[in-house]
Amino acid sequence: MAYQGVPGAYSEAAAGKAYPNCDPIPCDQFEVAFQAVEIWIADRAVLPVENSLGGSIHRNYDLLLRHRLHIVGEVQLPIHHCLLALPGVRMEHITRIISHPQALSQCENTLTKMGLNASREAVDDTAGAAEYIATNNLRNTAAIASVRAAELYGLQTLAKGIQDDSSNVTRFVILSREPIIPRIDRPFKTSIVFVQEKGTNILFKVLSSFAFRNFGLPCNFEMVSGLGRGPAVQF
Ligand SMILES: O=C(O)C(=O)Cc1ccccc1
Repeated sequence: MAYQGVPGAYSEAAAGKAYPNCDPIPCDQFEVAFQAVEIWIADRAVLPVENSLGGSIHRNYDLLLRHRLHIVGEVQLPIHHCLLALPGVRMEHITRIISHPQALSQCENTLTKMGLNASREAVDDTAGAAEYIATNNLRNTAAIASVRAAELYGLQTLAKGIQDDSSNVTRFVILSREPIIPRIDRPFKTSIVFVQEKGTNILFKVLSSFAFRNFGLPCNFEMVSGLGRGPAVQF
């Protein structure tokens, strides 16, 4: 299963939660994870799409539109962030905090309350931030990442559970080359993308026909940029 990041990233944990016996394949970028499935290096890719704190990850919804992979599953992963640094480094030595943008925003209030006078810097993934500190022996820098990332890259945990909301959960979707054809023996979740042409009210018409037939209303509702063809609406 392809995922974006290096070992210890939350996406790797999501892959393991979805398929405990899978072989996780780390990829530099989400694009690379999609391509790994498209060219048969991997059978599945895992992609974070939404967080209980930060909301939707719009860039990743855009990726779904630009590629021809199908959503075949979903995983909800509780996220417990830690502040990691090299062994022996103390909180007062930290002048820079690096992590994935989602992780930085999910811990912003806690970091402020901790009185850390440190700049924030976004990098590609949380575990990659931990690896970067270890490889470059950075004693003034801390990473926001998982306990597993700390173990893998030999960092110490300065603080645990630093997410602003203790029930911080990220929703990941599992992608495949082949779709799952929904059956009628149990409920299936479906994603539908609409491209809104100016003045057509298409979304209103579709939602009305759902309501008219007493369909359960969609639970996720996203605005995505829509491939330069005007705004699309996805749920
Ligand atoms: O960077 C990671 O480890 C990821 O898998 C992306 C991410 C970052 C923060 C919360 C959930 C997923």
